[in-house]
Amino acid sequence: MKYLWAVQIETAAEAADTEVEETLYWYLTELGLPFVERELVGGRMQLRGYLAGETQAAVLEAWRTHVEQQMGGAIRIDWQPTAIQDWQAAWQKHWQPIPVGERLVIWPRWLANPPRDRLVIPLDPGMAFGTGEHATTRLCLRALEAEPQLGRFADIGCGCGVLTVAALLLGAESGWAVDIDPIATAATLANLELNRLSDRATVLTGSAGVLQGPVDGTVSNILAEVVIDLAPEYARLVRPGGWGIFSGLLVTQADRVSEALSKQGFQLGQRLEEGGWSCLTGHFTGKSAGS
Ligand SMILES: C[S@@+](CC[C@H](N)C(=O)[O-])C[C@H]1O[C@@H](n2cnc3c(N)ncnc32)[C@H](O)[C@@H]1O
Repeated sequence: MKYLWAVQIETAAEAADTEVEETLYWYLTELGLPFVERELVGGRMQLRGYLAGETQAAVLEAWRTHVEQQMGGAIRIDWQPTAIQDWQAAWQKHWQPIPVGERLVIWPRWLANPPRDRLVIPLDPGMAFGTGEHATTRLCLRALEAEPQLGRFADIGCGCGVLTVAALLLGAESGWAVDIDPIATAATLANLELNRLSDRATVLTGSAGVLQGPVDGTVSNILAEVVIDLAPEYARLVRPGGWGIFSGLLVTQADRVSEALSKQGFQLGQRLEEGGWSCLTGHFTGKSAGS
C-alpha cells in the first residue's frame, strides 16, 4: 500500500451540535478509520480520517450517497490520496496516552517511560480501529475493568485488539478475537505479540459464527444494528450466568438494542454513557423469550 485516502466530512460549525458531530464521526469510523481529526476552519467543522488506498472509489461513492441521504444536503464529503508517511507522522504526533477507568492506560508503543501506577496497554493501532480515542472503546474498557470474573471471553469486532489485550491484562484466562476485516485481525495479532500475550488468544477473521463457544463472556463494540443482528449469536456463545458488554450504540439507540438482547436472554443492568454513546452490560440467563 503506497497511499491512503484522506476522507473528509465538512459542515457549518453552527449546524454541528454534539449529536450531528458524533453521528458524522461514527459514519467515518464505520468505514474502518482508526482515528479522526477534527478542525474548525473559517466557520466550518471538518472531520478527517484515513483509509487504505486499496479501497475502491465505488465503495466510497456508495458510502457518500448513504451518508448524504441520511444527513440531508448540509454536509460535504470529499476524499483525496495522501502519502502513507505523512499519515504516520501526523498520527504519531497526534496520539497521546489515554488513561481509562481506575486502572488502565493506553500507551502509544513508541513513547518511553510508561507509568507504574496503572496497567499499561502498549498499542500500535496500525490501520485498525480501537485507539481508545473513541468513547465506545473507553466505555468497554471501563466495563471490562468492573467485571470480576473475565474467564474465557470472545471479543467480537476486535479492531486492533485493544479490548482483547486489556481483558487479558485484567486477568482473563484466554480469549477469542474476531473481526470481519483482515486488517483488524492482523493488527490484533501484532498487538498481542507486542504485549507478549499471543499464547492466550486466538484471532480469526470472520464474525461470531466462526466461534464455537461456550465462553464466560463477550465484549462487542460494533454498531447498534450489528449488535441487534448478532444478539442470537451472543446467546449461543455465552454460557448461562456469563457476562456481556455491548457498545457502539448512541444513547438514543440503547433501548432498542437492550430489547433485542433481552429477548435472547440477556439481563442487562448498568448502562455506561459518555459523550452521547452508550454501553450495555449484563449477564446471560440462559433463557431466551422463545424458550
Ligand atoms: C468500532 S470498531 C471496534 C474496535 C475495538 N473493539 C474497540 O472497541 O475499539 C468495530 C469493529 O467491528 C468490526 N465489525 C463490523 N461488523 C462486524 C461483524 N458483523 N462481525 C465482526 N466484526 C465486525 C469492524 O471491522 C471494526 O473493526
